[in-house]
Amino acid sequence: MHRQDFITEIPKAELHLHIEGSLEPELMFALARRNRVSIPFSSIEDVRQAYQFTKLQDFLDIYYAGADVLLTAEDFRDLAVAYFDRAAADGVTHAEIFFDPQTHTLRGVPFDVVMEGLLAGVEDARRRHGMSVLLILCFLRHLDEDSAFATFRSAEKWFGQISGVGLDSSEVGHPPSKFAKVFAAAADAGLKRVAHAGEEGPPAYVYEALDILRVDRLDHGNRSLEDPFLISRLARDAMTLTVCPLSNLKLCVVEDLRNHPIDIMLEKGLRATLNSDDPAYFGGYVAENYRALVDAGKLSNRDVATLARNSFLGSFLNDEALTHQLERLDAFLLRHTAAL
Ligand code: HPA
Ligand SMILES: [Zn+2]
Repeated sequence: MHRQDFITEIPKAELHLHIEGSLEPELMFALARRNRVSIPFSSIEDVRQAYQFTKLQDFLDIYYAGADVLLTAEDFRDLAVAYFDRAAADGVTHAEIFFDPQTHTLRGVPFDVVMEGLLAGVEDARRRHGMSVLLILCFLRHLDEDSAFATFRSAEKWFGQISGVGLDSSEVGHPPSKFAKVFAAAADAGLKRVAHAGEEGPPAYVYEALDILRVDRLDHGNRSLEDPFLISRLARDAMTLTVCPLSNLKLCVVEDLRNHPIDIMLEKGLRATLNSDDPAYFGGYVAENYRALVDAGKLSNRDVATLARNSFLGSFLNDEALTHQLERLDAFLLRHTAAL
């Protein structure tokens, strides 16, 4: 089997995907026209030109501006359907996707409109691709905890459809401890917890995510590698890291994929997974993230198989669904032993 096909077709889960970050310029323009919203770009080429970042905040400014075109439930459904179609083509059989309600509610879009649209997209993915999907509500960390609590309360009637809460946006200056109370409330409500930590922020933020927010999974986590005790702890606890290589490259978390720490993470026994983060902005969906590290000489096909397995082990699937996904992965690997 051609290497490219192996990477694309191996069954995998995606665990770190911001649905607003899957808004391709073409859909951004179509929605701007449909909703008569003005955007600060004159053409699709103009949009792609603007996607040159030196740090997280450069990206976030453009990402929030792009989200202005999302107004109706139909918009959120179209956005989600486009992502699930693309993910299915990359071998994604299970996805756990982030959404940022505050980005929308602060513009006057009701929480329920966001949920109705996303859930219509999820249903379409289940029906047409047989994909399972879980939703993770992210709080914007540059806003205060009261705003996070207001969002949490708007979400309450949807808790049957929301698997967990997360923490994203500008990391430095907004440590996990700022959201201790709302994460405790989420835990009491039986929700899973994840948080972006150690993307730009120091290892101390990773400790706070673990000890104060009591996260079930760590998003990015790259800077954990600066602290040997933290590495040992993450390995011992089989803490899943949702690593995003093309995001790391575009946001200058790494300067070159040949220096990406994925191989070190695997060597140290960390349960790393590969994900696309904001694929419309960072230049590739999930299979492209695997391929980029293979091309950079960082991963063998055996490593690719390990990462795919980790993606299911690190998911929030129940035991029965997890077993089903792992059996499908094992059957694929058995059919492709020659590639290993
Ligand atoms: O990679 C990210 N980091 C923080 N916030 C985000 N919001 C979307 N993507 C990201
Ligand atoms: Zn992210």
